[in-house]
Amino acid sequence: MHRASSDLSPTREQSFPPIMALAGVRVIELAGLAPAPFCGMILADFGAKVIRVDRTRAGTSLDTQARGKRSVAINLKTAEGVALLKKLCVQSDVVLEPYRRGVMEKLGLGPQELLKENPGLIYARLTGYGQSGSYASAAGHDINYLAMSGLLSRLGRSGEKPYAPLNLIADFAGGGLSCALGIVLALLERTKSGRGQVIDASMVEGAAYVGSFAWKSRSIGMWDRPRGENMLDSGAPFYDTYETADGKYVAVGAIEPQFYAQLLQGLDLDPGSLPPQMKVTDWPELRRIFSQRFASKTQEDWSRVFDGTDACVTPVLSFEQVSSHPHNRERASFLTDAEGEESPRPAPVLSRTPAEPSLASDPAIGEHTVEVLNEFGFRSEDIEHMISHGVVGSDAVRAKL
Ligand SMILES: CCCCCCCCCCCC[C@H](C)C(=O)SCCNC(=O)CCNC(=O)[C@H](O)C(C)(C)COP(=O)(O)OP(=O)(O)OC[C@H]1O[C@@H](n2cnc3c(N)ncnc32)[C@H](O)[C@@H]1OP(=O)(O)O
Repeated sequence: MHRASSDLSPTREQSFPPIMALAGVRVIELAGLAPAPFCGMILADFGAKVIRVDRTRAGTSLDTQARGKRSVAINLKTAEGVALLKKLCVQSDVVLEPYRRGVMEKLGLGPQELLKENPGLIYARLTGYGQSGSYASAAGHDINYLAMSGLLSRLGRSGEKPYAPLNLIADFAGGGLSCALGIVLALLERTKSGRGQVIDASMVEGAAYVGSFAWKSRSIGMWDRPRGENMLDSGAPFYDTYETADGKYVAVGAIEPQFYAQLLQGLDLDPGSLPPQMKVTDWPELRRIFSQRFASKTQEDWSRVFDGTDACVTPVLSFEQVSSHPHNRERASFLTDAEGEESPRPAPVLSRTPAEPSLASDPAIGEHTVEVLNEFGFRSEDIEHMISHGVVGSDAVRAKL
């Protein structure tokens, strides 16, 4: 069994040069839509060896978060394919599966079967509704999970219907990222117990958990007013976006009185001539005044006014602008891959063992089938047999490159 426990031991002496935090951890990621690929990419960015299991007839991959992964194509509609996947799983540290409840059990690859053969296995199940409850088998997407978490009811502007902010909250924050946390926690715990476990990552619960502040700050009256009329949900004029003279936007987050005072100063507004900051009934009037002011200069002008102050005013950067902004440039917050595409660099930054994301092109489906099966100890003639019988697919062209 491939074990990485020593790599995660807090008492282990740091070797030099530093290795990434998840080096030595082997992950089998069954190809999914968006949350599981993100989870797999996080693990790969921080050093895990992530093998994505694709369908043999998938054509092109929809995984846009494949950085640092390798691809093996297996036909799970064949008994040999299922047996092969089982072998890969029992020789790995983590299995990440994104299917509807019961799919893995139907294949004979449920946690019971796999943990019996590899008691140290961490079996992560990333679904919308979790492994139990009456919705567990239902299809769904981010917007449904967000709705079921209670959070969606709080998102949106006053007088408008609820609005889902891309698929960020359930798929990624409550889904992929939370699942990655679960996996890392289970790996850490395994260093003490030597045992694996099953992770039931429900995106409804993950999203709700991410929203704990909204839940728990009800007790201090933060959400007493209808949607879109509270301080942080676009109700307050000092916590909103404003259009600038060039059709761009700035974001304003001047909550505390001392920061609010700097906002007024930058806008050249006399506090004495304005309603008090926290007088909710006057928020529409304040918003009108701020809107007028912000519309009088370009985004860049406002950056010149507010940069270096504590007014909490920042440009709303487009994807095109973001990497060249001085702050982001100075920290190298965005990276460019082999294809010239920009994307965010892994976060957070670890001081001794930071992530080293791969800059190579994303894997083609089946690009690493032969390489990986060799690594798992399969003989060349067996691999040839599996290819010719349609049990696995191999992208020989890409594999040779
Ligand atoms: C024109 C359309 C273009 C589409 C472009 C799409 C571009 C990407 C867009 C990303 C959008 C992201 C959106 C917003 C999201 O929210 S993604 C989150 C979706 N939800 C989840 O992931 C929750 C957990 N998963 C699920 O609930 C379900 O998988 C699902 C997403 C509803 C999809 O359901 P469905 O397609 O019926 O699949 P499942 O029931 O999971 O069963 C999977 C079947 O596939 C099979 N399979 C798996 N791997 C292999 C393989 N290697 N070889 C052969 N077969 C394979 C499984 O055995 C299973 O088969 P069976 O049990 O049905 O017979």
